[in-house]
Amino acid sequence: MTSVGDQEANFATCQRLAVEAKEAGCCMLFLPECCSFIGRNQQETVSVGEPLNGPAMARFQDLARSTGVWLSLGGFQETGPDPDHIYNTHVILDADGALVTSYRKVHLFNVEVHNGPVLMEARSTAPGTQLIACDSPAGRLGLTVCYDLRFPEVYQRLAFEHGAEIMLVPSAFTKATGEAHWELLLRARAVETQCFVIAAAQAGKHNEKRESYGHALIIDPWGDIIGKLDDPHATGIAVADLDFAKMAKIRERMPIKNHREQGKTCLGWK
Ligand SMILES: O=C(O)CNC(=O)[C@H](CS)NC(=O)CCC(=O)C(=O)O
Repeated sequence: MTSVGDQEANFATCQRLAVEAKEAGCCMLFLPECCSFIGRNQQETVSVGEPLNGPAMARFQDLARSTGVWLSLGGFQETGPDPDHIYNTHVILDADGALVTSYRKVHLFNVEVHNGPVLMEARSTAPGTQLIACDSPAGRLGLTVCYDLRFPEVYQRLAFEHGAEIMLVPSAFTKATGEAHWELLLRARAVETQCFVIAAAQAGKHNEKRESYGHALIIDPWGDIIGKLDDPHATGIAVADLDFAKMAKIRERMPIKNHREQGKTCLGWK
């Protein structure tokens, strides 16, 4: 999807996608970072911050309830620790609309992108302090957001210490960094954790200053791409069935989790 600075318009898009997901027989829909709002500047972003029991979340809870589809909201502007900062929070809602869990993005994108924008996320956003995994009808989820993708130890811990089976990487990747690294990093995280990866993506032009790479992907634990959205300007869903028997075979034939423990012992790591 292409979020803009209009919460009504973005919610209407999410609603349409949730109905499509229900009609396709999906148990869960994964929406990207900023699915409810992308501001033109930091003040706008901070100004839409709300607690997770506020009216903006209530609409998404109604949507989950009315469609019967679990929702991952890949990045929601949650009221932060002070008036100048929000949390960039990934929220999981169940089919009754109840909030299952939430994860506050830890790694903030303070980067001057070569041939791209200068984004200083920490000016408007405070970091989270905790990794989160939870069960869902799709499998056990490891929650991350966007730039977290570049920090592989997060995924190692989610897979091997929290038991995650599906890594969620909802994103608003920049066009320049997405072209270079998006698919490469997502497939690497899938292969090295032997997990599925579901990466919902913002796509196309949000405003005069912001454009996202798009190319939402669903990847299996062998690194094979099992769902994708090729058109970086279109809004839509990719649908996949997750083959957990294939995952079990991959893990059995190449027991990375055990070998990681052995390696840690050799190296004297805790
Ligand atoms: O600013 C907002 O409204 C919401 N936040 C985002 O879009 C975030 C921070 S600017 N984007 C990323 O993390 C891109 C990472 C990326 O592109 C990379 O790792 O290469």
